[in-house]
Amino acid sequence: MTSPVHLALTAGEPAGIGPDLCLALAASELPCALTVIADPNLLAQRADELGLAVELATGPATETHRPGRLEVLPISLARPCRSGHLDPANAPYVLHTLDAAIDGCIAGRFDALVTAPLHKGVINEAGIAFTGHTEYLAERTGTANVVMMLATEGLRVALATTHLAVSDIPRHITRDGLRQVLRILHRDLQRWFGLARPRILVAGLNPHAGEGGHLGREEIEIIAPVLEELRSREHMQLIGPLPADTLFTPRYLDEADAVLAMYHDQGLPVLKYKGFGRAVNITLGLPFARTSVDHGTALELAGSGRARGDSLRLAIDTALAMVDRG
Ligand SMILES: NC(=O)c1ccc[n+]([C@@H]2O[C@H](COP(=O)([O-])OP(=O)(O)OC[C@H]3O[C@@H](n4cnc5c(N)ncnc54)[C@H](O)[C@@H]3O)[C@@H](O)[C@H]2O)c1
Ligand SMILES: N[C@H](C(=O)O)[C@H](O)COP(=O)(O)O
Repeated sequence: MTSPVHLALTAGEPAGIGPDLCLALAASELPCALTVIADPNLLAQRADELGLAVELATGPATETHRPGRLEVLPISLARPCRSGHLDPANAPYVLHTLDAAIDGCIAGRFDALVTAPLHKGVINEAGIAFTGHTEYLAERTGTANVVMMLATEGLRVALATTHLAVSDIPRHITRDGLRQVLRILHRDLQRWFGLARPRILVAGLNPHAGEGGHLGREEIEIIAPVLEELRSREHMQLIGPLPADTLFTPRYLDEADAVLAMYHDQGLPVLKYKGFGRAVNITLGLPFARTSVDHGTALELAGSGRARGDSLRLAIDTALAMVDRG
């Protein structure tokens, strides 16, 4: 008998809705083994608060998920947690859960990683420089370049840069960086999503894609030459650089498999307007599949029972589909 696909699920920020969503997920039928990486006492306390009956077992899981039960790989909180109340003392715990998941994926104990939301601010308040799962995963796996892509029904948006202050963006748009991002995006759309010749729309950086150089020169000096090079030498189907305001219209999107936006808030507001709560965040370029929810820690909903689990379920289903293809 073959063993089931095994997913690692990190519960994220303990004061946020991650633990709630993991507990709610326990009731579902899942066609895989699932190991939640978290503090079992936190899960037990949150289950009480939510009035959920979930059997917590010490993982890792060895068989297909059984509804009503969660296999938990235990990592201890530094301090007890109150729902909705951040505590920097628990920031190292959040990273320890991620480390255990990453190590397990690298060693082949897990087939893929799914992450519930963490809080970037509180990790920094604990004195740990941290910008996001995406960058942390790249560093911890020794991967030089990764790409963040969010997907909802009918739209995939990848980013040329990730969690940066807006003032730092232009200097991070380089020919070499863009080349690497496009290669990873192109290759992983083939590998994980079965698109033989992906068509990618590429946004400009400046308003109206620079208006012929009168509103910025990155399109002329960096973006257009890279697109031309990859079209002619690597036969990629790249359309752009296009003005970002009109790129997100059916005329372009109907013909495309993905959009490459130059920065976080150029692409993600459109994606989240279309599908917030029904989207998945995927890290491309890693040695294993990693998906996440499209939302944050929603501290005000922790322990309330009002957090929606659709994005987590989509993250699980997407990770399974990626493993299946990979
Ligand atoms: N994957 C991740 O780890 C991830 C993703 C996005 C944001 N974040 C982090 O989360 C923290 C809070 O971010 P934010 O306040 O900008 O965004 P947020 O997504 O936590 O909240 C935005 C709004 O959406 C609501 N919301 C979020 N998730 C919901 C759910 N599952 N069901 C129902 N309503 C939901 C919230 O109540 C709030 O009104 C930040 O530190 C941010 O960096 C983490
Ligand atoms: N940029 C993501 C979003 O807006 O949903 C989010 O911050 C999570 O990013 P990481 O997966 O890198 O933590």
